[in-house]
Amino acid sequence: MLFGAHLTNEKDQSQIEGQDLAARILARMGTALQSTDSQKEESSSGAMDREERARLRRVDGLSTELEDVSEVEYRKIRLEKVVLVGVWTSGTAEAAEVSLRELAALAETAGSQVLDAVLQRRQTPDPATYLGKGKAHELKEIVAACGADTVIVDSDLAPSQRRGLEDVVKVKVVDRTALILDIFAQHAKSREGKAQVELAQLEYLLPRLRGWGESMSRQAGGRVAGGAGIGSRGPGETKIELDRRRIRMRMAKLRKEIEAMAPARKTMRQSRRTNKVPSVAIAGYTNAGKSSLLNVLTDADVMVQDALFATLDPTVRKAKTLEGREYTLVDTVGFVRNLPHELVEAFRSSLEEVGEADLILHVLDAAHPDPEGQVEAVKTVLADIDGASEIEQIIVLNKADLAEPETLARLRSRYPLSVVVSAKSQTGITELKEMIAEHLPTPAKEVRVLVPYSRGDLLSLAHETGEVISTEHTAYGTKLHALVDEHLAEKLEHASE
Ligand SMILES: Nc1nc2c(ncn2[C@@H]2O[C@H](COP(=O)(O)OP(=O)(O)OP(=O)(O)O)[C@@H](O)[C@H]2O)c(=O)[nH]1
Ligand SMILES: [Mg+2]
Repeated sequence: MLFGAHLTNEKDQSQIEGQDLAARILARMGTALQSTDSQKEESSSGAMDREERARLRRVDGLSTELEDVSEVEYRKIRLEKVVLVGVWTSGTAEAAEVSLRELAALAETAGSQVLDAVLQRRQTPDPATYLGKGKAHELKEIVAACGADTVIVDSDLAPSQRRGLEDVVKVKVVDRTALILDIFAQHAKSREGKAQVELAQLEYLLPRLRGWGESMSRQAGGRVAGGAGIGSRGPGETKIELDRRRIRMRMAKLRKEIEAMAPARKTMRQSRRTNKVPSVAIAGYTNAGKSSLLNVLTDADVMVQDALFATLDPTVRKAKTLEGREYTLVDTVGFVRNLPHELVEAFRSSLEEVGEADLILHVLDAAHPDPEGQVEAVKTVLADIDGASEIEQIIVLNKADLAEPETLARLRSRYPLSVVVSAKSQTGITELKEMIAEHLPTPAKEVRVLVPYSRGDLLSLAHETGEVISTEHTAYGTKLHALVDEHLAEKLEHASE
C-alpha cells in the first residue's frame, strides 16, 4: 500500500512522525465522524447507507467526471482517488491534523478514496502554488506514486493558486469549498435544496471560469470530452464571456425560483406565529446528532446517518413539553468550519428558520476531540444569520455515552446553560425537555376563569398552548388560573361569562 509518510516542514525535513500522520488521517481519527465510527457495524441505517453509497460511487478507472454546465466544464469530486494537502500556519500540530482528518471525512462523504495526506508547516500559503515550490514538486511525486487523480486542498484557493498548483502536480486540484459544494449537491433532495446548491455552485464557478478552462486545456487536453478538449476548441475571451453571461442568467433564474418557494415557507412560519406556537430550532455541527435528537424528542423518523451533511432540508415537527404545551421543532442543515459563504448565502432562506426561532438547541458532539472548536464554528455561522445570535441557546452535550466524563465536566462549566444527553441511549432527555419548557416564551396574558364543563376543548388548549398554574373542579366548571395568549384569553373569558 502506498499510504505514505508526509509531514513536511520547510526548515526541518527530518520529521518521521509522518508515517503515523498519514495512518491517523486515513483512519479519520478525530473527525466529525470519528466518535461514532466504532458503532458502524451495529448502527443500522447509517452504516448501510454509507455502504450503499460507497458501492454506487466507487467505479474504478473512471477517474475524472466532467459535467457540462452551460458548456463550461464543472468537475465533480466523487469517484476520485485523492491526496489531501494542508498548510499548517498557526496553532498546534494536533489542530492541523484534526483539520486534515475532517477533510478526509468530507472527501469520503463525497465518495472519493483518500490515498495519502500531506501537511506542510509554513508561515503563509504560497501565493502562487499554495505549497512552496519544492513541496509542490514533492507532492507531484507522491501523486504519481500512488496513482491519485485529484488533490484536495484544506483551504480556499485563489483561482490563480489552484491553477499554479495544478500546473506543477499535473492532476486536478480542488479546494475545500468545492468539496463541500459537491457533497451538498449529492445530498440535496427537495426542489428548493437543489436550486440552492446549484446557485452556490455557480457562484463559486463564476470567478473561476477561466481557470478551469485554461488548466484543463493544458494538462488534460485530449482526455477531456473524447479528444475534443476545451484546449482544442480554444476558449477565447468571447466564449468565456458568453459562458459568464449564461451562468449569470441561470443564477438570476434560480434566485427567482428560490424566492418563489420562500413565500410558502413564510406563510407556514407566519401561521405558526399567529397561532403562537413557539418554535425551537436544532442547530449544530454536522454529525453532532441533530436528527437523532429530533427523533427522540418527537418520535419522528428523520434520516439519521453517520455521514456529514445527511440533512439538507429543514424538517419541522410538532413536539410537546411534559406539561403538554405544544411547540415546533426544526431540524436544520449541519454546520462545518468555514462553511462556504456561497452556501450560507444560498441557504439563507432555510437558515432563516433558525433566525426566527424562539429558542435554539445547539447540539454538540461531546465525544469529538475539539467540541469547543465546533461551538465556535457554529457560532460563526449563526452570527451570519439575521437575528440568530440574539436567540437563547441551550447547549446540548450529546453522545454522552461516548464522551469522557472530564470532557463533559469541562463543557458543563464552560457552558452554563447546557444539558448532558445521549440521543442513542436516551439519557438526559427528560432534563432536556424540562429545560426546553422553561425557556419557551411565556404567553403574555394571565387569566382566572371558570370554564364550564362543556368547554373541555378550551381547557385542553390552555394546557397545550399556555402555562397552567392551577385548576380546581367546582360544581359549575373548572376554575382555571393560567397564562395564555391573547386569542385564547378572549375565548376563555367569553366562555366563562
Ligand atoms: N453513540 C452515540 N451516537 C449518536 C448519538 N446521537 C447520534 N449518534 C450517531 O451520530 C451519527 C450522526 O447522527 P445524526 O442525527 O444524523 O446527526 P446530524 O447532526 O443530524 O448530522 P447531519 O444531518 O449530517 O449534519 C449517527 O450515526 C447517529 O447514530 C449519541 O447520543 N450517542
Ligand atoms: Mg441530520
